[in-house]
Parts: sequence; C-alpha cells; structure tokens
Amino acid sequence: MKKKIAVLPGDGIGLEVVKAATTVLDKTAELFGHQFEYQYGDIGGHSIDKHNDPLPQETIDTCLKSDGVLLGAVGGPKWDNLPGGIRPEQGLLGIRKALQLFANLRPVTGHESLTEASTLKKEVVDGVDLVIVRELTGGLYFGEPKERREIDGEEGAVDSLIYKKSEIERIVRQAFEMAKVRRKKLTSVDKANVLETSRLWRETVEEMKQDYPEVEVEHMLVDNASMQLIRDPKQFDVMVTENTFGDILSDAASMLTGSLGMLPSASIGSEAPGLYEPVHGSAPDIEGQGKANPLAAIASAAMMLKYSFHMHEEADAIDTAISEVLNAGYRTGDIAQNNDNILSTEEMTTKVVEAIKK
Ligand SMILES: NC(=O)C1=CN([C@@H]2O[C@H](COP(=O)(O)OP(=O)(O)OC[C@H]3O[C@@H](n4cnc5c(N)ncnc54)[C@H](O)[C@@H]3O)[C@@H](O)[C@H]2O)C=CC1
Ligand SMILES: CC(C)CC(=O)C(=O)O
Ligand SMILES: [Mg+2]
Repeated sequence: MKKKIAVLPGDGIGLEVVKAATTVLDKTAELFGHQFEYQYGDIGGHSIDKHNDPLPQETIDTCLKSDGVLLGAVGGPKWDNLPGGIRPEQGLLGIRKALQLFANLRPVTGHESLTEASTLKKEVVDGVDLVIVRELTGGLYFGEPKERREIDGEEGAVDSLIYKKSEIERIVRQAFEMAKVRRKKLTSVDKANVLETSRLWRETVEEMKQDYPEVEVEHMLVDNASMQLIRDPKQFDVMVTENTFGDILSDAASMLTGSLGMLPSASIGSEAPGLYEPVHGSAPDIEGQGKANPLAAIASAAMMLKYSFHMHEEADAIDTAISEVLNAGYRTGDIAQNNDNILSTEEMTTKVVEAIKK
C-alpha cells in the first residue's frame, strides 16, 4: 500500500525522535511491501524563526493532503518570551484545531521488564493497561476570552473554560466505544464539585451510559483520580476527561511505564487524517545529546499504522519489537537502572529496527 505521511518534527528532541520513527517505518514498509512517502512541514519554534508563524498554511495543507501526520514536539526556552506573545505551542494547538482532532488517545501500557524503571512498587505497576481519552480541541486551552486585562484596578489575566454539550458527547462516545471492546469499565474524571463544565460533563456521561449497558461507569474527581493513578493504577481501564485534566494526568501516568519517553498518543477526529505524537515535549534539557528515548515516538508511528492505515499486523510487529528490545535489557538513560550500557537514541532505534519481523 502507498501512504502519504506528513512529518512535522518541530523543535528540540522532536527532530531526533521523529527521525527514529521514520527509520522504523521505513523498515516496516520494506518488510511488508508498503510505500511510505514523507512530506515534511514546519511547526513550532523553528517555524517562527523561518516564517514568523508557528503554523503556516502550507503545513496545514500538507497535513490535509496526507493519510496521517507524525509530529515530534514543539517549544523551547528560545521562544518563551517573543514579542506579541507568539509561541511555538500555538502551532500544536492550531494543527489539532485545524484537523478537528477532538480525541486524544493515550494508552499507558506497562512492560514487564521495565517495572523496575518506575518509581513505584513492582506489584503496583506490573500489568498496568489503561487508556486516557482526553478531549483535545476544547476547554481552557482554546476558550475565549483568553487575555491580559485589568481586574479590580490591577494587572490580571483570564483563561476561559468552555464546553458545549456536543463536544462532550463526541469524546464520551469515543471513550464508551473503546471501553466496550476493552475491559468494559469507564472512569469519567471531572471536578463536578466546583466546575459548571464538569457538572455538564457528568450529566452527559450519565445520559449516554444508557446506550452502553455493558460498560460499568464511575465518576471520579480529578484530585482523587491523580492520587488513585499512583496508588492503584490497575483499577482503571478507560479514563475519559477534559483537555487540561487529561494533559496533566497523562504525564503523571507515564511514570507507571517508567518514563515520559515511553508514552505514545493518537489524536483523531471524524474526517481529517489522524495525528500521532509522543506525549512528551521538546525536552530542551537533553536536546541534541542523543539521550532522548525514541520509543514513545516509535509507538506513536505504530498507532498511525493501526488507526489511520488499518495495518494491524505491521503495528503489532513494531510493538512486539519494542517489547523484545526491552526484554533483552536495552535501555536509554531515562529507563536505565545504572549507567552501564546506556544506548543513544540512534542505537535504541537500530535495536528496534533489527527486532522487527514479519
Ligand atoms: N506535545 C508537545 O509538543 C509538548 C511540548 N511541550 C513543550 O516542551 C518544552 C519543554 O517542556 P517540559 O515541561 O520540559 O516537558 P518535556 O516533556 O519536554 O520534558 C519533561 C522531562 O522529561 C524528560 N523527557 C521528555 N521526553 C523524553 C524522552 N523522549 N526521553 C527521555 N527523557 C524525556 C525531559 O528531559 C524533561 O526532563 C516547553 O516549551 C513545552 O511547552 C511540553 C509538552 C508537550
Ligand atoms: C504543549 C501543550 C499545548 C500540549 C501538551 O502539553 C500536550 O498535549 O501534552
Ligand atoms: Mg502535555
């Protein structure tokens, strides 16, 4: 099969881990007889440097013409205080909105051989298998007004937390559909004791559960959910939540797998191509040093094969290769127990490439 992939490396380690992911995709294409054609686009800080725009129209067009989008990460201190408030992160939010990618799926899957890399006890994390379904195009990150303004005679700032019922319904439906084919448990995470948007969220979940009698539904306040994720993560199957809560909970959940460098994600909508990116950011502290763990980006590419191209065997081949490499004891620095034999980003990628089999 021939597929067009829009590749947006972005900034920092985004460039390094996207290179790893395309290397693994190339090997997969060769083994399974596919053709993956890459079209590169600018996004984030580098795009501001080049176009004075974190998301040029050309990048949106490249994505719209593709079958799937692979993204690295955006941002970095160089672009933190630019005049006019222009930021690399606007590029990422912009592409999610332009492609209407309302559902962000963040699977948190423990690898048995990696349990020692977690800061938690082995018996707590061993066998963890949950998915965070995060609403991605609404809530605080997008609500207007979003501005600096004088409040009560002093400097102030406003962000707006807004949700329409239809936005809640479509993400909750996605989560129910996912729970239905997994272990049939849905935990809806909100802050309904304080926030009106959360009360609407909770009511909507309650209404929709009639359509999914086989799924057990529970509601959990986000502060408790963050604690329960660390205390007993195996109680969760599918967690559905709004944009900001999902962003924060998923970084915390990454430590159940050993590192933020292990967590992939898929962002999907109803029509446009899906976008696949690691959960982590541009990691300026390790940029350009070959220290980045490429497995989150590689696993994101596997999610693209599965969700956008329906290449299940190929995606499984990549996931199996990742497991084999970890079982064989290969480690980047973030998941290593000691400083012996730490692999670079490139060396880890080569190990995965060598382990992929048809
Ligand atoms: N999706 C995206 O593009 C995201 C972008 N960002 C941006 O990235 C920049 C840095 O943000 P931070 O808060 O430092 O978050 P970050 O996720 O970039 O890094 C947090 C910590 O995790 C480590 N880490 C992250 N990915 C890793 C990997 N693959 N291998 C090994 N270690 C890894 C980093 O070295 C750092 O110590 C900021 O400009 C932020 O806005 C942050 C999160 C998501
Ligand atoms: C950089 C933000 C816009 C997004 C983020 O942290 C995320 O999507 O995980
Ligand atoms: Mg985040």
